[in-house]
Amino acid sequence: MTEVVLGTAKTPGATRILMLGGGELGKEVTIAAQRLGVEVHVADRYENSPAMQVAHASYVFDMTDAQKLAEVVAEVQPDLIVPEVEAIAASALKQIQDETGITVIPTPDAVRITMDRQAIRDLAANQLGLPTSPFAFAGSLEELQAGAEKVGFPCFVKPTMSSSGHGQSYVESPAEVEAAWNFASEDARAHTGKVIVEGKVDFDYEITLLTVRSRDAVTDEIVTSYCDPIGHRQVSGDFVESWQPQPMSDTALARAQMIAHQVTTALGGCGIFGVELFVKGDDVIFSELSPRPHDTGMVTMATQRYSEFDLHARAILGLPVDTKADHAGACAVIKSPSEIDNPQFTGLAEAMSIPEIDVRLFGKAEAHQGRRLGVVLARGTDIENARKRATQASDAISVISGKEKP
Ligand SMILES: Nc1ncnc2c1ncn2[C@@H]1O[C@H](COP(=O)(O)OP(=O)(O)OP(=O)(O)O)[C@@H](O)[C@H]1O
Ligand SMILES: NCC(=O)N[C@@H]1O[C@H](COP(=O)([O-])[O-])[C@@H](O)[C@H]1O
Ligand SMILES: [Mg+2]
Repeated sequence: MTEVVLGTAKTPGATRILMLGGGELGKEVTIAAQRLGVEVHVADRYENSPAMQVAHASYVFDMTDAQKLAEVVAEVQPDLIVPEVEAIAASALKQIQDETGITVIPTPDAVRITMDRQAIRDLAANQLGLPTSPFAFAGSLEELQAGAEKVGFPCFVKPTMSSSGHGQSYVESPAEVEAAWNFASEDARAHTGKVIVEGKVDFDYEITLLTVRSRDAVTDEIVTSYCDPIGHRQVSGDFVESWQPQPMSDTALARAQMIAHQVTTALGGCGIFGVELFVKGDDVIFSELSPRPHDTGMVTMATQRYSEFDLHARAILGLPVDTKADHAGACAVIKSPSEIDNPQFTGLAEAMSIPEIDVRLFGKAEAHQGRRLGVVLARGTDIENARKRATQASDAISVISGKEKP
């Protein structure tokens, strides 16, 4: 058995993490790691990002710039590099790991493959033979028109490097293809000049299956564990509500776990993965996955003894995990309704007077329309009851423009 040794932050023996991306998910990973005494350094594209507000140190730069990324790694000298967003110079991570010996979580290739819809489709559909939506890739409007005809209407057009619905369009007819092409290039998280077009999957419900690869304390082998499935509802490609556990047939759950096992085993490394799947009856279709905590998985802060953030922190540090859920729960988002200066939140007392409600306000200073600024977490007697409480509480909360302090 390999002994895991953790240091103390801010001392020469500290265990140090460099997180690439510092949004709401990174903020919770930072807190989880700090509870284990870890020193957390956070990088992002803008100052004062949510995770930076709780980190030991922060760095603001364009993380798609490979040279700058290597410089920051050299300055921080972390034990682990933990990507938190897609928009990073992923192709440089392998060289950084090879040259410095610093582990990239879960692996440099897993980060590169999962941030690029073309690479993950190639792995999942072509190499592993997993069921997916029909798809095509396009590097020009003409190619996209041909691709849309091939997969059929209605279809989804998405930038190859994106998340939270950025640059995603639902396209019902050939006349809408050009607008989708333009929107994908305007609103992508990072610009690749390429899009995926996917035929619409007719599903009963969709889930995130949080899947953890961690080191077993007894055998020292890497083992795979699963959280209970998380159901969610998406609007314009971004989640608005999630709940756990999503009821599923035994066959569908077994298939979901098998797909998650296949794809995460192929990617390798240690950490949590958010495997997104569509379910129709007993059939399960692979959509995509994150090699890190998932936004829909924030519900685990209400449902599990160890949230997805605790699980990620433990798994990346080489520690064992326990994925058991002990409550039914739900999560509902708090989004900015428009461009708002100095966001402030009202209705919190009303929200918190509902039983078993908790609120996370992320600390994003810039509030533009649709930006996720917080979530409500609810426990309930069952998922229906938890969803009702979460939605009621998030409806009670409003984002307003605050006055500047004199
Ligand atoms: N081919 C499809 N068929 C049916 N629905 C789809 C399809 N592709 C996407 N969707 C819907 O849009 C949502 C977002 O799509 P996707 O996960 O690919 O985007 P994303 O920008 O990576 O989102 P996130 O970062 O939040 O995971 C899906 O969860 C699903 O509800
Ligand atoms: N679906 C991926 C996802 O939810 N990622 C989370 O959103 C942040 C970016 O938010 P922003 O766009 O508001 O800056 C990311 O840093 C991550 O925490
Ligand atoms: Mg998704």
